[in-house]
Amino acid sequence: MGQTRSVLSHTTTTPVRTKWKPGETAQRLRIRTFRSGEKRRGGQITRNPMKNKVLSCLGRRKRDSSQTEGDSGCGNGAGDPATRRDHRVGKLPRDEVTSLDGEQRASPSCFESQFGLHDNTEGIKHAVNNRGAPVGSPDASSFDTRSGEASGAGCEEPKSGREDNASHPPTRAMEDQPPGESKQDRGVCEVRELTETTVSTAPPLTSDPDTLTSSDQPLVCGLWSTAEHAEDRMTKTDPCTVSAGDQINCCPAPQGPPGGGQSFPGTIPKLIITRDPSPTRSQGTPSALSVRTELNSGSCLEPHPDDESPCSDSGCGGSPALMRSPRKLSNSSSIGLSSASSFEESEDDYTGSDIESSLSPARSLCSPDDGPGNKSWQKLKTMVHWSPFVVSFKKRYPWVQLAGHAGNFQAGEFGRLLKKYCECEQQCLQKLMKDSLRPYVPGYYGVVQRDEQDYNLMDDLLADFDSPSIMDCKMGSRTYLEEELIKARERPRLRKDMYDKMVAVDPGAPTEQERAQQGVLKPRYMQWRETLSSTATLGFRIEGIKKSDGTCNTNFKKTKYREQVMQALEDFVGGNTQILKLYLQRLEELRSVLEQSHFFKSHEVVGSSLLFVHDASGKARVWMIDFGKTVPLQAPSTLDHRTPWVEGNREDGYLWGLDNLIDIFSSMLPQTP
Ligand SMILES: Nc1ncnc2c1ncn2[C@@H]1O[C@H](COP(=O)(O)OP(=O)(O)OP(=O)(O)O)[C@@H](O)[C@H]1O
Ligand SMILES: O=P(O)(O)O[C@@H]1[C@H](O)[C@H](O)[C@@H](OP(=O)(O)O)[C@H](OP(=O)(O)O)[C@H]1O
Repeated sequence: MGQTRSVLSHTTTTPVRTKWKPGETAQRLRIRTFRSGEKRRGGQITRNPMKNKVLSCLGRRKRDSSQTEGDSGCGNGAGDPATRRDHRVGKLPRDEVTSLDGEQRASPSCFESQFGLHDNTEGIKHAVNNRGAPVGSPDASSFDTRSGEASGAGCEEPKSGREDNASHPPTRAMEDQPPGESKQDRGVCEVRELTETTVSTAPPLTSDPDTLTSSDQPLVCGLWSTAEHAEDRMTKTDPCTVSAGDQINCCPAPQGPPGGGQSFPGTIPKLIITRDPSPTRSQGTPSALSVRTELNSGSCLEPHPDDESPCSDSGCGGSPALMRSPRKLSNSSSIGLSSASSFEESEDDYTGSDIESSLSPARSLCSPDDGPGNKSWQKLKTMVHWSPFVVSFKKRYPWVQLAGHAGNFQAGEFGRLLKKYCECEQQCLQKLMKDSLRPYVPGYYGVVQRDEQDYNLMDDLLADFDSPSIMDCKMGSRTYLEEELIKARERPRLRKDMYDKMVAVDPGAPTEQERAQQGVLKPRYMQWRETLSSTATLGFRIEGIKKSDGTCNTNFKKTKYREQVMQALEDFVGGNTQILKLYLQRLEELRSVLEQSHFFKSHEVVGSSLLFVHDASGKARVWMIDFGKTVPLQAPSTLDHRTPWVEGNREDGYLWGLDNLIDIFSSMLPQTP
């Protein structure tokens, strides 16, 4: 299909240390590919399409190269576990990466940041290209793609890391591996478990708040549905099949209880709907809804504080070092503002480090809806990590990560960023480089490796701005994938971190059961977040705003109503009508391109954001970012992105949200006759 399939593992080649000289052209990108339906598994090609589908639909998977190396035995030898254990997230020693065609070293770039720290980006060595042309662009023809047959010998996706995360907390996945049990073995086991979905009975889920009215309505927004119902509902898509040439995305067909005994043996979790306790609910507005999970007694759930979703960054991402971080990264996703630099940010994220307090010129503006009871939340949310990226051959500028998972970003060069590898995102970015949406997403340059961690290399959208104001809007009416729901049913995992975040915002939000268990299921938490914010009512929500004066606000969890959104937008543009107009124009353009885009039609776009950036020069742009949970549909299924979601239809409400956003922007402009 003219599109490469990336193997779920990193390069198999032995790293070659060479020095990169300034001015030298970048190396050829090696994007490993495999043939449709095939994966290498311990030197053998697995041809079970269902297994591959299931493995591939686990959402956010990031390649941990060292792990893969260890697993496959085909790596570069750099994956010494001891070394990896010592490796600190975000800290950049001299980078070492592999390249078949030689390797680069960044120009010595230990620049002093404007905050007096040093960006230890010296020696970025790309395992891939840095040629200047985005993947898929005509200039990117030198990118080398290979078939897995040729390249993947024995090297496969660190699936165990990913899939293990599905069934084990990450730390356990890494550390508690029984002797003699290979990760590959466990990966295979995972496949079996995932392909054999427990059959249950429940009505379809829906994202339509209007349908969530009865507190005793069984399983509305619950985590279970029958195969029959699923079939009935799948008028547009059959998530259990794979479109040719597309990254596999699958919701496995129910086939009876898992052989591995991993199905949830307790009582089926049930979600009940309660009124939103938010004190900010406007009078006269329809009752806001939040969703409560009730895990009936008899649950044999074993709450584990480290349990994470396979679809999350924190659950799947990163290196062993990352995964050993004590809940920091997962929690940091809720911090909202996190370091994107190469600084030693990670260990300090959780408590609010000296680095933060000393570096950050940005201070959060607390949302008016934050009561005193939300102090801990507020504390988390007010942290700002400034990352004064110092970029070779580019002007020096500070970089800020407004939302998302801490430790996900590293400084690149030439005005580029490294985002921790996520296969799903890679696939999307690759396709997007050939889609009409290309001008609306960051340019993508392939996978690079640094400190044994793979990254997607993309344009830094802030690079061309001076002291920009930035806003992150998470688009869509749903923020979790259907497969996350399925997963939650198969293997319900209580999330203590999410429980804590919930309580921090609203101590009354958890059910008694949840309180007793000190944990909530991820979909339950996500749904609660959606109904608390404008996601459910407007199809988007503001995640964070950073203004050019350095002030930063990520306290938008309860920004739910149109008026509240308008107020935030007004503040963001500082009353500048010209900027508003430019944003509006860009959004309208984007909408019409989206309506025509093949990529967009054929993907479920969940958790993706629009990044708004403007500066005092009058420049204002909007881009789509974050494709970690954007998954292809089975061809020829398509989405219109406006139809309300019902489980099985895969609709994400993206365009509905964009319509609302455009409408709000329009209404903020002075009306001209
Ligand atoms: N290409 C980019 N250029 C500039 N800034 C970016 C870019 N991509 C992401 N960011 C910054 O990083 C933040 C988080 O990005 P992103 O949503 O991709 O991360 P994530 O960890 O995948 O998030 P999530 O947890 O929501 O999935 C954005 O809000 C933005 O501030
Ligand atoms: O914004 P909050 O309230 O902090 O909640 C997080 C947010 O919804 C992220 O989008 C989600 O990551 P994904 O989108 O990648 O699922 C993360 O899940 P995680 O903790 O499982 O990573 C949540 O904790």
